[in-house]
Amino acid sequence: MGSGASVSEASRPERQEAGQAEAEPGQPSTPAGRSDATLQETVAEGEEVSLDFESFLHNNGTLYSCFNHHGNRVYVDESQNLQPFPKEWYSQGHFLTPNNESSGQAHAPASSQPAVREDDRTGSIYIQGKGTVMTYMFEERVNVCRFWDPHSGVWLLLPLQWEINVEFVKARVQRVMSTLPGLVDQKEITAALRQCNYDPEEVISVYLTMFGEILLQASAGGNHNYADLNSFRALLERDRVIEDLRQKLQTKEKEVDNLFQRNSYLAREVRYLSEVVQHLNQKLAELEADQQEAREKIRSLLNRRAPAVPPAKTITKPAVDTDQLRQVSRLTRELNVSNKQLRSTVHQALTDMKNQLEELKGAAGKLTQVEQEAAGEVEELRSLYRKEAVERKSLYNKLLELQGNIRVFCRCRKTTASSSCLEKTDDQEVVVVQKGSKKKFQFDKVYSQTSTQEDVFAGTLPVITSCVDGYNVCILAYGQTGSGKTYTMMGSKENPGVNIRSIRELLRICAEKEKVSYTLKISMLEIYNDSLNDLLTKSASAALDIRVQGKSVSVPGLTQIQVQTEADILNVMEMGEKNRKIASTKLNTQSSRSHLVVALEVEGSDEVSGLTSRGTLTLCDLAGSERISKTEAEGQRLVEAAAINKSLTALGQVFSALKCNALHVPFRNSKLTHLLQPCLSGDAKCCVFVNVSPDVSDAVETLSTLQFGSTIRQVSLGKATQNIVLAKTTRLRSKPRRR
Ligand SMILES: Nc1ncnc2c1ncn2[C@@H]1O[C@H](COP(=O)(O)OP(=O)(O)OP(=O)(O)O)[C@@H](O)[C@H]1O
Repeated sequence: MGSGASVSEASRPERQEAGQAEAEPGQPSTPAGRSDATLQETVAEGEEVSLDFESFLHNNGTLYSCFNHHGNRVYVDESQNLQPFPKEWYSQGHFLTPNNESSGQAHAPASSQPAVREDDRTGSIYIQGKGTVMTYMFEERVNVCRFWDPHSGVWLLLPLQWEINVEFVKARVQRVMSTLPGLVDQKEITAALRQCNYDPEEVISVYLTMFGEILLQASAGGNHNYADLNSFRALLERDRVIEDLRQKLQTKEKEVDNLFQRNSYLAREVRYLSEVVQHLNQKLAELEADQQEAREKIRSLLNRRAPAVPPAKTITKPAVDTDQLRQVSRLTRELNVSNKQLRSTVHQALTDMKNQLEELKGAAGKLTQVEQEAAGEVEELRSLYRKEAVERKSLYNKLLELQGNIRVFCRCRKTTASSSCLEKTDDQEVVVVQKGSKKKFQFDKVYSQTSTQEDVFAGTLPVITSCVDGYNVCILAYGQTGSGKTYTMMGSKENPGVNIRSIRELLRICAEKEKVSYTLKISMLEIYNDSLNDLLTKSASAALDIRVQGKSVSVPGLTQIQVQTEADILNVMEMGEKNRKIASTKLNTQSSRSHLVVALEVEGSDEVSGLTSRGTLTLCDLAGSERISKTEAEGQRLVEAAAINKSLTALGQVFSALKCNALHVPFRNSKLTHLLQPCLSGDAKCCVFVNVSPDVSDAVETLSTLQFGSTIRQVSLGKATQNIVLAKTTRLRSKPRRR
């Protein structure tokens, strides 16, 4: 395999091996052995032929075979014709050379020296999370660390644990560890370095590809990320085990099906043979009756042979002569013989059938036993599958727990103003500049003004999976009026926000799990002036109340609608939006004066394991916090503002109590916190967006919003479990209606 090999006597066998037709001087041919005008154009008659065989990997994943003759490049298209190599392709892919593939460096430009490829070296493999990828077996030289053994007089391979102490290796291990603080096992890194020819850059890129940016985060405890990594690895391993088990289960189910079919075939056979036996018995009975009848006839003939002859003068001829008698006697003998033969034939047939029946019965018995064993195995596999699925769920949960059950993101609203009170220093830090002083805040992620709705949604993706696994998941948007909460949560029709995207993702995950059937129910309410309004009913119903029963929080009388598709959900949400009270303030004419809560209950029942899970995705667009003095609100608006501020203060108090693991968490101080209790405690998972305005005039509100977000970030729901009364499920249920 050489780069840019020419067609010469020396290289001919290699070329033929690669499935290419030979090209004689002046008579170029295509790989299929056909002459081709395109290639002929590139080779003048009598000219010495010098062809380069190349492989070009297009960015769309297609691998093309190309020929290069004195700089004229052609490629083999799908129909095996040669086509001129398009110029624009040089920037849309790269030629495969041993160098650009093995070093892990960026792809060499397409115009660089290509390589001859051997087709049996290519292949593909399925990698979890990446799908099917192309593989290529490269032949390359590698560094090997050996030591001189004076006794044997040869260079021996240095064991891994000694190799770690060799300066050359040590420096590279340190280089990898300083870039990926999440990696702590030096032996593992040394082994990886061996695999990558002691190239630390390649090791780093391999780890990043396998485990993502989790490795980039250094943790205070030192092995926090290591635990993350192990959890992630264990998760991948579980996925593999589950897949194996699923396949085994399928095979066993097929075997059981086959056994069922064979069993029913044998049962049919037994039925058929029984019918044959019955028929033969009938025939035998008929023959015996015939024989009896014949005997009767003979007897009556014999009786008639010697009648009492009255004395007469004239001697009359007897009625039966001796010939006749002889004939009858012969007939009788023959009948007896055939009767005997028939008996023995029938007897033989009956014995055969009896044997056959016995055999069949034995086979059926064995089949039933095998069937029972297979059913036992299937049951065992089922329970293993169930166990693996539960363990996988708990591992995933553990991974999320390690990352924190509450994740806080900061999003800066877009502005047209030239000056801004916000500076984003890195992905996790934002600085507020107010009257010359600077204050830093850290979040799980900071989204700048230029971040897209897709970027913002990506942060919430991991927790959505938990909802399908049966956990309570909550996504909240907090911030001052006009800071972009509704834009983040709802977005526009063309550019939807977290609400629609998370529902879409949820539906996608549900559809992917073929063996689990899901029921989805949606409810929508607003908390206006500390009272709950059902948004999915047109009738002006009485104010709703919150009921706590054991560990669950419910809203009796709240409308819940069963939905199946994204369109169903959009229709329901549109109806709810129409019923929502929107009023204007001096700050924002479209300002929301109520908290909007959309709850999607996901109930899944696993056909294989028989387990049922119930999770709830709660999407909450909080009303804007504001300074009453700034808005100059009066009358009804003043009441609204006071109610909003009161409930947001209660929310802050809840987070503060959770933060310090207080014995009492004041969930009941407002309807908002009371309703959200199951999403803020126990093993619930929560994403909070703190939306901030970059306007200099909003600096005070921005500071207080970021302060609020900072407090939430220090809360770990898992730790608070033992100190508070928890409710696991939010059941916003009653009056279920089908659409
Ligand atoms: N990231 C952004 N990109 C573009 N426009 C934005 C962005 N964030 C907010 N906006 C726009 O700013 C305006 C106010 O945003 P939005 O209504 O979402 O604020 P809000 O915090 O929900 O306000 P309120 O609490 O008063 O309801 C809207 O016109 C919205 O389209």
